[in-house]
Amino acid sequence: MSSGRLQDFVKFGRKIIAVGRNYRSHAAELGNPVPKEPLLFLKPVSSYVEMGGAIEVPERVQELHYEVELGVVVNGSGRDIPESSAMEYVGGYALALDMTSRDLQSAAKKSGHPWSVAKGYDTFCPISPFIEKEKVNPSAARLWLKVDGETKQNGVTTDMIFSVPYLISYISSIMTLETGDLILTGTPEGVGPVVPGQVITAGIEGVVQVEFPVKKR
Ligand SMILES: CC(=O)CC(=O)C(=O)O
Ligand SMILES: [Mg+2]
Repeated sequence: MSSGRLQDFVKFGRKIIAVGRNYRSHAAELGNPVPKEPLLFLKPVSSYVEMGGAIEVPERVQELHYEVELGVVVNGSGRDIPESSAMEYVGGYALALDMTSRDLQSAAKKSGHPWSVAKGYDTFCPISPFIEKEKVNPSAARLWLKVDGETKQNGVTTDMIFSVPYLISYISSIMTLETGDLILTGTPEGVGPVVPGQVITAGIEGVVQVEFPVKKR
């Protein structure tokens, strides 16, 4: 796959595979136990919104939370990828927000239902432009997020429970990874609500910065 097409992963990527509770700090703040294996869920590619667009709060959502995350853009097709060669399948990175309706997620958790609705609305995956692989150290990248200029999240990927190579190997033991897929690697502590009228800025320190206004759908 040419690097030109890889940069366009938002348009041709097939899957957004998200990892939950992958930071020790975030598991602790939500009172969740540290997982023994990665917790996976899928977000639809229709949830992407690129810079210039806005995060929409649907009528039904009472409490919309931000979650800043390092996204890994897959290059190559593979299943049962060994951890030792997993980094060969990394085409690049992106900064993503795993927007989450915390109220719908809490209700789903209580009744044992999936998180697809809470995580899957249109615009619930704001995304940066493609970042070249060489620009990010996935085990020491600092992620930050501000709401109206006030810092809410500031964490480093060193705090991840499962590393990027481990996640690639684990996910590919379940589903084939394909070029353009995006792996959301979980969020550090500090998640919280946003409301229409606010503006989220977020970044990977020294690499990329994004800005998304929040509005009513
Ligand atoms: C509780 C969650 O929403 C899990 C999640 O998405 C995470 O990043 O952690
Ligand atoms: Mg998340």
